[in-house]
Amino acid sequence: MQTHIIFGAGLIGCFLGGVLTSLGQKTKLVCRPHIKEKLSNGLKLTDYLGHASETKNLNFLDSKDLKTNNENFCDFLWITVKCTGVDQASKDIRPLVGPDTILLCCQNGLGSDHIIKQQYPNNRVLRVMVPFNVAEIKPGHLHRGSEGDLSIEVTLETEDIIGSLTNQIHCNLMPVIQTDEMQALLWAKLQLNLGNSVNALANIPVKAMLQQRKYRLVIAALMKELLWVTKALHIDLPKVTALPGKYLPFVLSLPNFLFNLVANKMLAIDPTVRTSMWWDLSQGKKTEIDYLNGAIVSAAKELNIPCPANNNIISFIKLIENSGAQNPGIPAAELFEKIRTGS
Ligand SMILES: NC(=O)C1=CN([C@@H]2O[C@H](COP(=O)(O)OP(=O)(O)OC[C@H]3O[C@@H](n4cnc5c(N)ncnc54)[C@H](OP(=O)(O)O)[C@@H]3O)[C@@H](O)[C@H]2O)C=CC1
Ligand SMILES: CC(C)(CO)C(=O)C(=O)O
Repeated sequence: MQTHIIFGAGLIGCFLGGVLTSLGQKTKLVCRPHIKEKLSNGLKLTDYLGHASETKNLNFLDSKDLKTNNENFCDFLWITVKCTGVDQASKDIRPLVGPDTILLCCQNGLGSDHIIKQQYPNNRVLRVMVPFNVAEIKPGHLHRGSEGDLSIEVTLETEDIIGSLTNQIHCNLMPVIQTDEMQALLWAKLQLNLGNSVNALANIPVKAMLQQRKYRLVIAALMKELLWVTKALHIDLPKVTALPGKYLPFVLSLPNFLFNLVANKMLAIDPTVRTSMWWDLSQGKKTEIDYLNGAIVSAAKELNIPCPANNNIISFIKLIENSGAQNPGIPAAELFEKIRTGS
């Protein structure tokens, strides 16, 4: 049987590890010691559609105990650290990577997989797009709070192996598909992640944030800039939400009563969902802003496209990251003015 190692036992890593283990896949999770302790009684997984599973027999590898022999070579190495942790992870995974290991990069945003490709030029490195939100309801209980299929990149030479992997791990709790259009798909996902920085600054759940027009106007401004860039790059954005991405800025800008009518699918998310950047900021960690909004700004620079809204929100997030202060929770009107004027 093929073997899986999940490197980075956080929200996505533990959810994935729990699903694979519950499906009977040979799976080990590389984790920090405190995570092993937290999950010593097993892991409960649920989702917004009512699916559930309970796993008692998780296998852990302590991140401090990785050995430099080949006993831990695996077939699939899922890298589930944040973009900001990929550089360190690329060194730490060395003992796990054999000549045939396929490395699966599960990060949001653009560009973090380059680090892995550089370090492992002879391995197959594929990207994975995670569309759904995972939150910790309580220690040992993770919840998938929104829709979407986990999408695994496929190339001509990995068609058979990824086809078979997809069939083996697709399930109700974690629907899985494969795609040969990963670059466009990551840009489409990035468009959704433009809500992350706003959510982190608003310091409220995503649903409550979307109910305030001024927050939506900020997200719309960020999205318009992404759409200018993808248009200039001739990228056709695949549809990852009920509405095509190009209409999202318009819909987000509608007055509340119209937005509530048109965007009922967008609002049909778990009221507790917060974005991964909110978790980072609330825990005083560096965010993934450089790989999200930063990826738009650097592509735009090459194309001579101005991106004031993205530039302004990046500066603002960095200011908070560097101040070490608690997340202040910026009211919608104030954030709108800051992003519009840059001050
Ligand atoms: N959470 C979500 O709902 C979603 C997240 N994503 C994306 O998925 C990726 C993973 O996010 P998420 O699961 O939320 O992140 P988390 O921070 O929850 O998980 C990452 C885990 O990896 C651990 N880790 C980092 N570096 C190492 C290392 N060198 N050795 C051992 N463990 C390590 C971290 O520990 P420590 O914190 O101690 O460093 C943490 O436990 C991100 O790119 C995110 O944007 C995509 C869709 C939704
Ligand atoms: C699923 C989504 C868009 C929101 O949770 C996300 O990717 C994140 O939180 O980073």
